[in-house]
Amino acid sequence: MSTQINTADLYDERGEEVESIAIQFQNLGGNSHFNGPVRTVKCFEDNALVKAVLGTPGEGAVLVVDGQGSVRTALMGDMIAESAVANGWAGVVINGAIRDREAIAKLPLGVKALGSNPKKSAKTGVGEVDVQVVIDGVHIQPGVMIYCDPDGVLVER
Ligand SMILES: O=C([O-])CC(=O)C(=O)O
Repeated sequence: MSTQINTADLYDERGEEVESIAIQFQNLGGNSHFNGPVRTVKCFEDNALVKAVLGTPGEGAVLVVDGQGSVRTALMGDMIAESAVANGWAGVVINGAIRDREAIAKLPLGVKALGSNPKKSAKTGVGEVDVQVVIDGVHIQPGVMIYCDPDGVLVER
């Protein structure tokens, strides 16, 4: 598990070295504070790559999923989230929806997402892994540190 870091304190310490994503994500995982190096998936209403990446060793990383803001399908459910825990991921930040929110809330995983939808995603594998993503105007490069807590999300520039 990653060390507990308070994002407001971190912002006060590091100021403009970190960017804040202003999206009002819901806090949906069992771990409220999480951080780690970023890995990314960019996809649209298709979660095959999310499942594949979270099925590989996370080594404490945080997967940022740029689902392009669609909440019309769920990009992660409890099975994929359990696999993320088993593989050592610190958390997942999804610009999109999850499902199985009650089960996910009990898992030792950080999860932020826009909301939930019981409808599953397509599973064709369309999308990209470990590319730069832009969420709410914030450019996020794979490998930079991301810090999440109930106050929000800070990303290293
Ligand atoms: O299969 C999916 O699309 C996601 C899901 O329900 C799970 O992870 O349990």
